[in-house]
Amino acid sequence: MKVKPTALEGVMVLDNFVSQDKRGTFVKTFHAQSFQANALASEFKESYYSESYKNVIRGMHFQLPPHEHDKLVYVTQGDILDVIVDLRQTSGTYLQHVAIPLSANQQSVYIPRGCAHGFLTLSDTATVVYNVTSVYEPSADAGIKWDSIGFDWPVTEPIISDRDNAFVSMRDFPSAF
Ligand SMILES: Cc1cn([C@H]2C[C@H](O)[C@@H](COP(=O)(O)OP(=O)(O)O[C@H]3O[C@H](C)C(=O)[C@H](O)[C@H]3O)O2)c(=O)[nH]c1=O
Repeated sequence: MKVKPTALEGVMVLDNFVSQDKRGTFVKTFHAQSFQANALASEFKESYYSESYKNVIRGMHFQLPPHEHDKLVYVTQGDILDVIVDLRQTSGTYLQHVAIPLSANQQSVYIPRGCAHGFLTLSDTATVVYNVTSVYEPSADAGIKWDSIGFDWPVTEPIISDRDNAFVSMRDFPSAF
């Protein structure tokens, strides 16, 4: 499993092991030694997935301390544009963002605690799997508004939940990280 840095401190792209034959595709998305060798958290407490239609934006989400979590995200069907914002005040890339195309059965993105996560669905449908290192806590489930992060989303009429559209803008978010 190759672990590659991105423009944001601690945010990594992982090249998953993929094997294809006449039966189909086999993908390994977690390898403990690779995580340990790259100091990536791997004590995942929950795993869930979402299925989204084209032009859906989900995000920008995070859990507030003390329930913050690291996140391993990958796609098992379709294509997305994964977007991450650094909300860690001590980070050298604080308030910066990165956009990473993710397609099924190829790469994963590792998102450290203190970052906001979201994505845009590029294909007709997309299935996104999230593995997180803390248990979901509704009172700590927070976010910043998707169109306040300085990123020009490549979509004209995004499909967004009322909850996601009601998040505070990044400039009005006193970072808790
Ligand atoms: C995570 C979670 C959610 N929920 C409830 C809360 C909502 O009523 C419903 C859907 O959750 P949400 O609207 O947060 O789902 P998404 O907008 O797809 O958020 C997900 O996608 C973005 C991009 C992320 O990065 C989040 O970590 C991830 O939760 O399930 C639960 O009951 N338990 C849980 O563990």
